[in-house]
Amino acid sequence: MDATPHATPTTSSHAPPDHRHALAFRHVGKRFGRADGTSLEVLRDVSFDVPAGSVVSILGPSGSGKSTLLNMAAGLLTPDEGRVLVLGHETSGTVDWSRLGYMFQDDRLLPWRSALGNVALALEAGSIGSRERRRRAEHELARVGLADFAGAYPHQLSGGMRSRVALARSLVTEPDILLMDEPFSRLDAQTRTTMHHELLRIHRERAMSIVFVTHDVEEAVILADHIVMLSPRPGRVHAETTVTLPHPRLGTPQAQALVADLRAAIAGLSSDWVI
Ligand SMILES: Nc1ncnc2c1ncn2[C@@H]1O[C@H](COP(=O)(O)OP(=O)(O)OP(=O)(O)O)[C@@H](O)[C@H]1O
Repeated sequence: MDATPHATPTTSSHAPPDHRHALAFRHVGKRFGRADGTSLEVLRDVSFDVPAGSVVSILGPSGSGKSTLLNMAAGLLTPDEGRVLVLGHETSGTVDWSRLGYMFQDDRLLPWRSALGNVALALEAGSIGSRERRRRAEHELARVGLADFAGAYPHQLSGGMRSRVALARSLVTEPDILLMDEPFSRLDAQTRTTMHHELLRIHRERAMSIVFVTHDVEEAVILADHIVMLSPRPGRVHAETTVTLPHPRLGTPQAQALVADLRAAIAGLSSDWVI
């Protein structure tokens, strides 16, 4: 599918699970029951890996099961067929869920809590004392550039700032794997670009794997080391592409060529996929 020297299309991985993989999906299938008694097949025979330390983008049209895959990785849903492994462990067995962070499409900030209070919230389930929670939350807010807004409430923050608070909240537990479900889709283009830079900077600073769900081809190319493209429902792995272009990629001819290649690959795949 690809004409550039910086992208390598590969086939779905069927190799045995490996501990070097942050996540491994093996022949995953999922159906949801419907009110009329029938069921909706959402995912079929999906296999791919998220190598440790990588940024993997799951790209697919609406309804192709992208969020369902993330929810399986987070242990919120179980596959009907196949297996999902987190850091080498079956999600049906013993997984240390504190090693995962999740950032959603909406920021889900509590309006009655300050930025600091929202970030510290992520630590409240553990045994960390309140002073240490505060220290870590302050540190995390500073790392996303919001040291001066710790006391501000969500309604006092811009969309981009709220997004940074949500990012800090998902990072304050120092996860090994960060699951991101279209986290910047509600931001304006400029703020979105800023958040892409921020995310890549944070990724460079930490030994962390990121799974980034999007239906935006350009966003996938800007961020990902590896792109898993799903077909329309039931989602199957339509293609995988490894991206080795240096960062920053936005606007570079090589990135534009890869975006064009991927758009060509999905043309005709789905009429409701806005590319
Ligand atoms: N808990 C559920 N019960 C019933 N159906 C569900 C459930 N969760 C998801 N679905 C359905 O499964 C399909 C896939 O949903 P999912 O959210 O995983 O897709 P997606 O690719 O993330 O879509 P989008 O890009 O629109 O967010 C959709 O048709 C959705 O309505």
